[in-house]
Parts: sequence; C-alpha cells; structure tokens
Amino acid sequence: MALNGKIAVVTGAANGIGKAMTEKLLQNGAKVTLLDVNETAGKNLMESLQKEYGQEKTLFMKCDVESEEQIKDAFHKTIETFGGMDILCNNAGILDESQWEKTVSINLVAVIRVANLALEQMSKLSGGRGGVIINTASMAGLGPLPSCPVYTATKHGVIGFTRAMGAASAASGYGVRINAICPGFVQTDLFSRIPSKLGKLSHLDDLNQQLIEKFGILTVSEVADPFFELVTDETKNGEALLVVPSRKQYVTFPGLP
Ligand SMILES: NC(=O)C1=CN([C@@H]2O[C@H](COP(=O)(O)OP(=O)(O)OC[C@H]3O[C@@H](n4cnc5c(N)ncnc54)[C@H](O)[C@@H]3O)[C@@H](O)[C@H]2O)C=CC1
Ligand SMILES: CC/C=C\CC(=O)/C=C/C=C\C=C\C=C\[C@@H](O)[C@@H](O)C/C=C\CCC(=O)O
Repeated sequence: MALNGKIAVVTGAANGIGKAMTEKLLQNGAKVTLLDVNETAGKNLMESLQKEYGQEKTLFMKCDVESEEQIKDAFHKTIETFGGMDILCNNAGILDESQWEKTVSINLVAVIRVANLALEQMSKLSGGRGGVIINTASMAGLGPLPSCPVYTATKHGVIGFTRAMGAASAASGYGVRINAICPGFVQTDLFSRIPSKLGKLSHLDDLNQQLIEKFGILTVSEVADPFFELVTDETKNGEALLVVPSRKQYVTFPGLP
C-alpha cells in the first residue's frame, strides 16, 4: 500500500510513539487526523505539522478514546474533511497500575471500541474501501512484566484481539488488514513516568531496570520505521511485530494441536 493520498487516523497522536507514527505518515504523503485528550499538545503539534506539510494535510481533534461518541465524531469529521479513511493507528495507551480499571478501559476496551468503529467505516462490506489497522501492543504483550501485571494483561489482550480480528476480517472479506506492533522499551513520557505508576508493586521497578539493561531503549523513530512496514506491506495481516534495538521479528505463536 503506497501512502501517498491515503487518509489516516492516529489516536494518542500528540506525543511519543503516536507523534512519530503521525510524522512518518505525513512524510510519505498521507493526510492525518490527530486524536488526543491533550488538547494543548495536539494543537501545538498540528500547527507545527501544518507549517511543514501544508494546512490541508492534518486535522486535530480533542478526543478521549473512552468515549464512543467522540470517536464516532472524529471518524465522521475525518471522512467529511479528507474524503475517506484508509489507516487507523490504534495507539493511545497508559501505564498506571494504581488505576487498573482505567488502564484496562484505555489500553484494551478502547482499542476494541475504536477498531470496531473504524471497521464500520473502512470495511468493504459497509461501503468502505478497505485499509489497515495497526494496534499498538507491546513486548509486554508477549511476556510478563511482574511490575505491571494489569498493563501486561491489556497488551496480551491487544495481541489476541489483533490476531483473531485479522483472521475474522480476512474470512469475512472486509478488505482490512489488522496488525499489532510490539515495541520493547521506548523513550517517551510514559516510559519516564513508570517508577511512579507501579502502585503497590513499585518495589519491583528493579526488575524493569534489569530488563532495560537486557533489551535496551528504542527511540520513537526506531518504532516508526517498522510501523511503516506493517502499514504498507499488504501481505501482513494478523501479525505481531516485535521491535527491540537489536532486532525486529514477526512473532510465531504456538498453534493448537
Ligand atoms: N513507551 C514505551 O516504552 C512503550 C509504549 N507502548 C505503547 O505505545 C503507546 C503510546 O505510548 P507512548 O507514546 O509511550 O506514551 P505517551 O504517554 O508518550 O503518549 C501517549 C499519548 O496518548 C494520549 N492518551 C492517553 N490516554 C488517552 C485517551 N484516553 N484518549 C486519547 N488519547 C489518550 C496521551 O495524551 C499521549 O499524548 C501506548 O499504547 C503504550 O502502551 C508500547 C511499548 C513500549
Ligand atoms: C515497565 C513497562 C515499560 C514501558 C511500557 C512497555 O510496554 C514496555 C515494554 C518493554 C519490554 C517488556 C519486556 C518483557 C519481557 C519479559 O516478559 C520476557 O519474558 C520477554 C518477553 C518476550 C520475549 C520475546 C523475545 O525476546 O523474543
């Protein structure tokens, strides 16, 4: 899939990985709707991107992925403004073990909500033109992080949802590929705040430090490049792409006997 002229929506676009995804999409000729609860950061980024890529290439909307109404409005505004919807970057997420229900609500429930609402717009069976959904999971979706079991659970859920929904989409003829990107540690605000977000398991942050030593820390640009591959490679559906500084690999999962 060439990105030139394609229309993308990015959740959690104002900072971190979502911001890098947005920039990668714009660099390759796409138009992007930026969605984020952080209105100040989102508006500032949009103004900066419009200076670099043109007024007509970006749209920012304050949008909480926990709100079905706000997501629906954002998708309708995207289609009204740009003429369609080809790509969803289902990226917004938090890490806060002391607010575990909110973590589940944003990282898993909202990922499912946003994907389902996007499929209503993108599926060829409902008048859409197909496309691709990229869910931002994590390496914590492939193995446990003892310091943040709830976060770990949400990311495992995102990967399971991605694999099953990708297969469902193919079997149903939606024309929408669905993949997960699974980064290791990435230098962002979320990463910087971790020690204060572990709740009653904060004594286990040492384990995180050991894992950081083992796997290293990615820059957001090092996530954006493999993300671009997942978006553009039309052979990829239902995949989980692990990204750490030393390698990137498509994960193979144990099959049922
Ligand atoms: N930083 C890391 O080490 C890793 C992060 N991830 C995942 O990457 C995604 C992005 O995280 P980062 O860029 O690191 O975090 P970040 O905190 O730098 O950026 C997240 C963005 O999402 C927005 N956001 C939060 N809740 C929202 C909501 N309810 N509705 C709309 N927007 C919301 C925030 O305002 C922020 O702009 C998350 O899903 C995270 O779990 C995955 C692997 C590693
Ligand atoms: C503390 C959370 C920090 C930031 C958010 C985030 O999502 C970062 C995750 C980074 C790494 C997670 C590593 C998990 C490691 C363990 O579960 C091991 O069991 C390794 C898991 C999979 C190994 C895959 C492989 O090496 O091929």
